[in-house]
Amino acid sequence: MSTRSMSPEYKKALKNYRRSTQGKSDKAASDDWTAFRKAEKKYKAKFPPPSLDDVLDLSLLLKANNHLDNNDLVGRADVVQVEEIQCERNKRAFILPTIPGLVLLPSFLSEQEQQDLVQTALSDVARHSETNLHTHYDIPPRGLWDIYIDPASSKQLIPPKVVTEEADFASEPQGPRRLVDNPPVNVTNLAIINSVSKAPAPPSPGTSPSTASELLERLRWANLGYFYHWGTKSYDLRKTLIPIPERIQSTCKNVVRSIGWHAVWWNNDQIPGWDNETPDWQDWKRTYQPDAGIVNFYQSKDTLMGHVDRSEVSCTTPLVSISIGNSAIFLIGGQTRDVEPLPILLRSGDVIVMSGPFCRRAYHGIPKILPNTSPSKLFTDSKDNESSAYRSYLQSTRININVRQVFPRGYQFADIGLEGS
Ligand SMILES: O=C(O)CCC(=O)C(=O)O
Ligand SMILES: [Fe+2]
Repeated sequence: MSTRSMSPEYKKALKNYRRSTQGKSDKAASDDWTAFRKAEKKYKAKFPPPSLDDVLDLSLLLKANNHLDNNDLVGRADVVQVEEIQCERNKRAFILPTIPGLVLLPSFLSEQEQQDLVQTALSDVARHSETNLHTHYDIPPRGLWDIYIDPASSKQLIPPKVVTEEADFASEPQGPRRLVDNPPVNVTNLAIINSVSKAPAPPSPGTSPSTASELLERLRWANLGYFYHWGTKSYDLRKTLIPIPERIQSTCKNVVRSIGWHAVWWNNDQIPGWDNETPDWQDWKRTYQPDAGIVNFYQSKDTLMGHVDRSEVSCTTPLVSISIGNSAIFLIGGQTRDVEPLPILLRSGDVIVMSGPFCRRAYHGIPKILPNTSPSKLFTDSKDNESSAYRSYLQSTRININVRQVFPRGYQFADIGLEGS
């Protein structure tokens, strides 16, 4: 790119980058980086902006590419061996021999389904669930979204949380998602983990009153189902369950029931580490029942560091992950950070499923959101105030609905000494 064709923002960022890296060499540090860290650095980098040449992009295999906007960035369909498997509902599903248990369902969701889920995430989940903002603000019960779209309240200031003397807080503040490498939860250590104190994080002292629109930009996550305690990275099973909205449950069940699981596992289920040491994929269409989840809201500069989701007791039932809004680069590797991850382009409407002992314990993360890649068609049917609010929120946001099953089916709470829930 010549300096003349650069936008003012790009020039400014380039100048800052040069200044911050002057005289410094990343060489010594990068020698110590794991393969996962190297890939994260590569895709996070502003300079040079990451090329998508090595990024798996399955939308290129779909017959009608009409879901792609003209100036969409594209990756490649042939960076790794991909096999198509049977999928119901006239949808397409793919697996990768190198990552057993990962199922990729590009464009699984229709535009209407994407819109309905966005609506659910913002006007239902963000209202009824614990979010990152609830630590710091007294969010009125009608919820941020309702306040934001109502001209009578959109300028109203939402007050910071008042700290009472007797409040019992955890010693560490709770910011964006913290990633702690906990040991995997299992039937034996669950009771111990559950008995560890899970005090709420303290509100940050400098919090100032903000409008709903300012807070929406800072919304990062919302919990669903079993209460997830970010400080200890474990579920607090004694807290009341936040119901998973019916629309999210039915979408996830549709996904799991659409997949021809035999093709995923016939050659792979001897991998050790199944719940109860027995492969149970034959039952998933019947037994899959989501009971926890996170809705992640990413603004353009947000990333999610490489991690393994190991707080669930069931380490093999499908985890369904839905992408809506801006596209993202998703990295998925192996059981340690030393395995070089595969970059996959996730677009609006794509669903992926992580299942089985290998894939559910594979490191993964989001090093990059691709700004301005939300499909331009979403929420254009109606010109009402609410639709345009969804449209403009989605222009700068990626929503990921990440749904899990904490307990294997038929699991008894009595087994771990916890009373029913
Ligand atoms: O945003 C994504 O696609 C992945 C999110 C994720 O890995 C998580 O919430 O644990
Ligand atoms: Fe994850």
